[in-house]
Amino acid sequence: MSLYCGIACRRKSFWCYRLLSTYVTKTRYLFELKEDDDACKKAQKTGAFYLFHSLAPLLQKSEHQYLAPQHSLLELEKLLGKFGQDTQRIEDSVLIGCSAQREAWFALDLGLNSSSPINASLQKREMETELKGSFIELSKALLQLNVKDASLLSTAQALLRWHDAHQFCSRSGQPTKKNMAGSKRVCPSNKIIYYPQVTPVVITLVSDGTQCLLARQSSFPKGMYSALAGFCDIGESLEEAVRREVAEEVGLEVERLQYSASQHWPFPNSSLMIACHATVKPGQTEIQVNLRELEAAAWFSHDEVAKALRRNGPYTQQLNGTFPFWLPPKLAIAHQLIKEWVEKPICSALPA
Ligand SMILES: NC(=O)C1=CN([C@@H]2O[C@H](COP(=O)(O)OP(=O)(O)OC[C@H]3O[C@@H](n4cnc5c(N)ncnc54)[C@H](OP(=O)(O)O)[C@@H]3O)[C@@H](O)[C@H]2O)C=CC1
Ligand SMILES: [Mg+2]
Repeated sequence: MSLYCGIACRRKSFWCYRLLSTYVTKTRYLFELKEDDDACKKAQKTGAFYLFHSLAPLLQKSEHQYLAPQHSLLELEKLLGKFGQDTQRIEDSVLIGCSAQREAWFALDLGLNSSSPINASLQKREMETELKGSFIELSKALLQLNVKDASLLSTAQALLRWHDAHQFCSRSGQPTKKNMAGSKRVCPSNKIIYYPQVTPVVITLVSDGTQCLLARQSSFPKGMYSALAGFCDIGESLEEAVRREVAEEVGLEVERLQYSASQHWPFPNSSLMIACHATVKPGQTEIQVNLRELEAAAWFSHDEVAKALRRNGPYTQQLNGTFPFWLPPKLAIAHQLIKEWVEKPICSALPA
């Protein structure tokens, strides 16, 4: 689908109107809302709001899944009025996207910044009754959300958390002011602009050509193994971060890398996961697990991994006291990386 958009481009001596795709139209509209506070405020009038309380999204249970209800500005104003909150609070909302019809979507947290935490938790229960839903921790609900809601709520939570944690200028100590869309904060005294932070994390599936290396941290659910992950250090390239993390965590050197995909991951504090395949040098497969980082790491055969992919964890303890081997859920990029390797063990054939 495409739309004629009012954006004109000057070509030679006449104006021509280009046919813009829906995606470009949406992207340009969101750009305008981020840049122009008045346009953003106007968009709130016809927009839809997703509600949070202390970073937990408002959800409604429907059969086996959760739905994220939307509220209009009018409904939100009524709700705030009913709970004795100032409608000025709506200015704390952040822009998180828009529909193909240019309905802007916002997220607002009704619990953060409350003058009294006791009052906030009392209001939470009453609000849940009024809104016919519950504020549920995102980690507990994510697997039961559809893809669109999961992505929107993850983005919303990340942005709301960033604003909550960055209310003061780190140079002047003065309170910073958010723009209407919430795409930045500015210090009024020295004009320093703060943008939401993205933390890059590499996740690597190491292979020796026939087996792949999986590991677990003690904090993982019992029996679950994943690919090796680690935060990028400042000044590192993606390739350097992969080589360092693999060396740090399992004492191996990787020599061939292939980028696979990336994903925004909301836990525990929002990261940009960058997924890669890598291979070890031939014959160099002896693992030395760094026990400060990992509980265990091991090589797994193609068959073992293919079988585990077909199962869904978490599992209960077996009679012999152990837990069956299982892999991260489909939503996690680790799952996609492992699935890619099972379907096509690409690393053995990579160029140097
Ligand atoms: N979506 C997916 O498929 C998967 C996602 N992940 C995610 O990847 C992330 C990183 O994996 P993990 O193995 O824990 O990372 P690391 O191997 O880098 O180890 C984590 C430790 O590194 C330190 N650290 C360094 N920089 C940072 C930073 N910017 N933020 C937080 N801690 C930092 C912390 O140590 P200290 O506390 O001592 O300061 C932390 O405990 C996790 O958030 C995890 O949720 C992991 C696997 C799969
Ligand atoms: Mg790690």
